[in-house]
Amino acid sequence: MLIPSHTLLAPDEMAEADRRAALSGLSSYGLMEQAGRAVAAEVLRHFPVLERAVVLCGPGNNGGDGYVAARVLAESGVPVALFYLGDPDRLKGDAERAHRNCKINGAPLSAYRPDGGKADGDVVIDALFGAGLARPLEGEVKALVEAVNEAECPVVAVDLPSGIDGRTGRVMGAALRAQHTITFMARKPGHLLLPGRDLCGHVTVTDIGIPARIVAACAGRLAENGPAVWQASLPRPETAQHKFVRGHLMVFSGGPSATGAGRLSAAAGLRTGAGLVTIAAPGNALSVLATQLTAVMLKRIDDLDGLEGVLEDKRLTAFVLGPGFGIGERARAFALALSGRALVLDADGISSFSEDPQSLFDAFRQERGEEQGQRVLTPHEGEFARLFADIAGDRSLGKVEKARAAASRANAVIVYKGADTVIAAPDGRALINANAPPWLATAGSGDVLAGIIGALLAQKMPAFEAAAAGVWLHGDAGGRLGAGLTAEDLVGAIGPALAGLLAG
Ligand SMILES: NC(=O)C1=CN([C@@H]2O[C@H](COP(=O)(O)OP(=O)(O)OC[C@H]3O[C@@H](n4cnc5c(N)ncnc54)[C@H](OP(=O)(O)O)[C@@H]3O)[C@@H](O)[C@H]2O)[C@@H](O)CC1
Ligand SMILES: Nc1ncnc2c1ncn2[C@@H]1O[C@H](COP(=O)(O)OP(=O)(O)O)[C@@H](O)[C@H]1O
Ligand SMILES: [K+]
Repeated sequence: MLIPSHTLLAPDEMAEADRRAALSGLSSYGLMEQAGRAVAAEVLRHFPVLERAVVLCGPGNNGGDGYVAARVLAESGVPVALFYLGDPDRLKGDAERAHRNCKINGAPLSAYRPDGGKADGDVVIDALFGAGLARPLEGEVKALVEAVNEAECPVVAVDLPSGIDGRTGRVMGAALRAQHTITFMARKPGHLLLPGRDLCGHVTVTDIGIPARIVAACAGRLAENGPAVWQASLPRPETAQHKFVRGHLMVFSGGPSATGAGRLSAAAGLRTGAGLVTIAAPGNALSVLATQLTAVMLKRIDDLDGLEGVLEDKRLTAFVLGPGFGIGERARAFALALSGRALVLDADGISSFSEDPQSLFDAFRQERGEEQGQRVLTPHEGEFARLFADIAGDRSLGKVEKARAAASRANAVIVYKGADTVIAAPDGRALINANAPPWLATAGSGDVLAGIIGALLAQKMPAFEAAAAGVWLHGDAGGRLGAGLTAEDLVGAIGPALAGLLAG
């Protein structure tokens, strides 16, 4: 059995895996030896001719890994300087044994003056804190971390750069900026969530011998977003299908001066394989839209009565409401009328409920309609705070926990957007997305995402999988374009991104 590469283990889950490995008869010191050796090998791989390895050892098992790495590096002829935090004679358990086996004379951390920024400078091995970081760095450790960052020494971090919270990816007081991070068995959420991801540099996962079945049993309901999670439910065009089988997506447009966002969503929906896409617009926007649309159809809907008439048509299989729509009573009424159908609620559709989010959640809670439960909310950070002010402001929660709490409260799938978008379902499943290039931060990019997810919903993909696949496709399309991409280009790159997926 292999550990799937999208597996993520929170620090407490990793500790549980460690505990179960020991119960199954594996030597925990043996795991530490494997970890330390792997660190030394990684250092030599990246810096084969290093002048001096500086190993910084903390007071726990992360420090233990550091003592093993220091010993192995010295045995292979590398000059090693070792600095420790706290009194090494007070180390316990495996770390005490690793220290005892390491014959290098160290010095207190305060004695270290980083020597960086040049070819023959220090390579720092950061074994201060890993999974056991319990509070913000302060005092001499904080000062040292800042000095190492300032000196621009290359840093190889053991498990996590010290100062990064493995659960949330947050910086606790200060954190080292690593070039390489080597972690064990599986990555932790902090390797993917920001700012942790940026401070880890290149991450390598090493198997130190904990059986895969133990890792799988300890892993929770969080993973990295990727095709392995949802490929099985991705709609695949079949030879005998006609367009009506591929779903009918309706996208709501704003008024005459706000049709662009809806058009982007609709175009993205068509590219993502919805058989039919219709833009619904108020009468005064029809002439503007008519000059712009070809394959996308157009339907006049002015008010709630008009919408309710259209909703009689059950061949409409999904809806996108929000991009360019305008904030206010009309948006609220439309969203509530659509709450029993497969719906992507984005942008203005979300912001319209900032005064009374509970009215939206109550509507979502009423189980009705064929597409019940197929609701996706796609807030960016500002919109998230408008709907879930208390959750957004809770400093004890990381982005994953926030998205989960919001999904459970709203009874909808939440796509909490950003460079580290988190997708969460009301039942606790969650994914962190990491394939999005920074070029996606461009006007209209969110509208394209809403259309992609809408089209997947229209093709009957379940909401969580549709949201996750949509976010991934959006990122992949962006990655294919690179610098200078616009939302229009993004629509054009959906085809190649989908083709890549369907071929895989
Ligand atoms: N699990 C596994 O399978 C394997 C795990 N392995 C390794 O073990 C690591 C986890 O070890 P760990 O649990 O001992 O925690 P670790 O990161 O060393 O930190 C705890 C120490 O730091 C201290 N401390 C905390 N915050 C502080 C602060 N801000 N400022 C100052 N001090 C602070 C804290 O002190 P205390 O809170 O008790 O006062 C305690 O002494 C893991 O990352 C991996 O490298 C491998 O060996 C292979 C197998
Ligand atoms: N720095 C970034 N790196 C990667 N993706 C990003 C970044 N910033 C934003 N995105 C993504 O781009 C999209 C922007 O959506 P949104 O904020 O709604 O923008 P707009 O309203 O302009 O369409 C989201 O999918 C978001 O996850
Ligand atoms: K570390």
